[in-house]
Amino acid sequence: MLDHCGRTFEEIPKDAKKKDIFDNYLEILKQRMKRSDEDCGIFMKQESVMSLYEPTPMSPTSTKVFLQPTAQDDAQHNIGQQPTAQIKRNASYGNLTEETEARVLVLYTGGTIGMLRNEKNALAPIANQLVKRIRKHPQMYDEEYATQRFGKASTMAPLVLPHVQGEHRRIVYTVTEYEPLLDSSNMSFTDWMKIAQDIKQSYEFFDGFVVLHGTDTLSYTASALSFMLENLGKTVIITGSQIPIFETRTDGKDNFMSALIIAGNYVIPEVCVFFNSRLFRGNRTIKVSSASLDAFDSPNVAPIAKMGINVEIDYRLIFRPCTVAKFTVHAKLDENVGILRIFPNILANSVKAFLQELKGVVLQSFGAGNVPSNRKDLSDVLKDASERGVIIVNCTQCITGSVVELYETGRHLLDIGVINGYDMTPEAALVKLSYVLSKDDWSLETKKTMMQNNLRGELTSGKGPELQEFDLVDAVARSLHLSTPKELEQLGAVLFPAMVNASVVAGDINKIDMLRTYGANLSAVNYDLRTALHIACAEGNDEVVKHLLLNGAAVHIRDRYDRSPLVEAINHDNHEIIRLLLKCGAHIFGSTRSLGDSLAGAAARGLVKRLESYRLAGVDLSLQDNSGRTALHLAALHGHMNVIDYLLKEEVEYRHDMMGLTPLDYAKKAINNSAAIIAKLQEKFHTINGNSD
Ligand SMILES: NC(=O)C[C@H](N)C(=O)O
Repeated sequence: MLDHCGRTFEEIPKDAKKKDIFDNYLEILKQRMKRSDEDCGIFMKQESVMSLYEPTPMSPTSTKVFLQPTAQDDAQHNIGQQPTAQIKRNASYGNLTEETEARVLVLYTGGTIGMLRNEKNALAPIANQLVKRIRKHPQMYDEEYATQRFGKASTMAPLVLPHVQGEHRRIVYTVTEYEPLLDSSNMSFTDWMKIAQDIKQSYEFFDGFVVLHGTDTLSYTASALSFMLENLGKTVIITGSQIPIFETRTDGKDNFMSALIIAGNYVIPEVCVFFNSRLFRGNRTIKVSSASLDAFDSPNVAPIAKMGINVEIDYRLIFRPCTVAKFTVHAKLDENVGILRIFPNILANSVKAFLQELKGVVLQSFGAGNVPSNRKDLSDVLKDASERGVIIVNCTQCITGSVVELYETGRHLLDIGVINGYDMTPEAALVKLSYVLSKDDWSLETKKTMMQNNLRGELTSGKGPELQEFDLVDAVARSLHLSTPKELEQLGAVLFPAMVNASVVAGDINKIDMLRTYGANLSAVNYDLRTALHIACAEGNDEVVKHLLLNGAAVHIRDRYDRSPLVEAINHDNHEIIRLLLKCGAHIFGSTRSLGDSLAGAAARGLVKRLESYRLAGVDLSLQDNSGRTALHLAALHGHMNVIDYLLKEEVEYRHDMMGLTPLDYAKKAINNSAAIIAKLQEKFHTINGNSD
């Protein structure tokens, strides 16, 4: 199996310029190869697809970047014959960059969605079928675009959705098939870890993630991932179906396609569940029907989005991480947990036996949180367990509603040491217990507090901050004689971004807060798809940037021109802000070629500070532009000694451009050539031959 430069896995590190990044990348590939079917299972094929993309060599301080291949990258790494498909791909590449793409990673774990009927007419997951069959469905795969983009012969290339009317980005998706594929009833904690780790390893390579999963235990997985994926900044959507995707009446195609479209086009930094036209917060879902296509519900929280003719997203419902911290995975769960459903006349001895081995129990009580208060034997057993350090969380057996301290039968549990689980689903409460119990550095008291805190939007404990919703919009609407909900919504979508952005430019944090209490979404986009964070990063006000980040502003949204807040900070040389954004997990996204162009441009203009901005953001200062020239070539040509000093201090690579010329050749050929620059380059690179040496 060769990568896009015709290299085997063994060959890649040898020509890798920044070994650490390639090693990391290879490690991912190798680990997965071990798990995959030796005989070219789809999983393995997909990995070779990932190698069509190349992580840019980055400076050692940086994070890695997932970039698109360019003709020049290939030329640079040329080690003999390139596969024909590769040449074709590159030849047509230039025509295709016009359409903005979003990359989505699909982790296919199993479930009905990909099942086929066997000889006994029973549904079972069959390996290596999903991708093969998707390629035959024009509604799921745009063969023409994919062929132009990735080459005809490439059956291993990523999949591409047909253009979606009304959406900004073309979805390019890669399916990673698990081995073995599982009915979700056969899944365990280990499978959740695998999903979490795969998202972590691919996090910077993709815009969003879709997990294809069986429906039976889907809500458990969604809840678990919501806790394990800490400081999540990208959209993760779990979906499946009740009827297999390749059957005529399937609900799978709709669920899958909608999940891809949302994951690629919208930054909803949550683990969500998509089913039957609705997008839910994952840890609020329960499976409510074994037969209906409307199999999931979120009884206590409204759907985040609805797919009708349009995608309707309720941005106010999105639960955002409000920390300055990077995405990370907590890949540990405590297995010593259980769910105990109380029923009339339950035996105290059964309860005692159940509590014996466990560290955490979800107690499913009656109604608003009630357990018999006239059963001393039962109370004693619960009290004993609690005193031993078992965390007992009170959740209701009712589908909707919450545990409240309304009745004596509920209140006495508090004296026994049982804690309130409010309106958590049993699924969410159980996996939250596993998560909290596995946090070794938290004391028992902290664990109990965390169980009652709202960590990922999984519970409603009391009154949240007052939302003076739409008062402002109402006032403007009245003066404009607008009244329908649709008109109000449209007005809000226009007014709020404009007002928030004006406050950002004015640096007025109080006003930003006030607008938030009026219902403004601080991650909303304006007509150019720019957010308040884009503006703040361009303005260079650290305090405002920090405030927005602490209020959940999304770092990964890219505007109409494909610029992220990090790119804004770079273009305005706001170094403190670059550091802040990196702490929040922001990273550079783009092709090596275009980054090389930017570096060359900065060097030609003598902008040392700009080059430093790129370096801080993790860009390798040795990247080449369209013609193979590095920043050093351009600095030499334009006679910028300050840039040359800076680049030499950063130990950039000494490269040849596409005409075989070195920076020293450029320095010599410059009309106003500088003897000092020629001498400096000669001294530094005397062992490397340029054209004229
Ligand atoms: N609809 C489904 O996906 C049910 C299947 N038994 C599963 O959970 O894998």
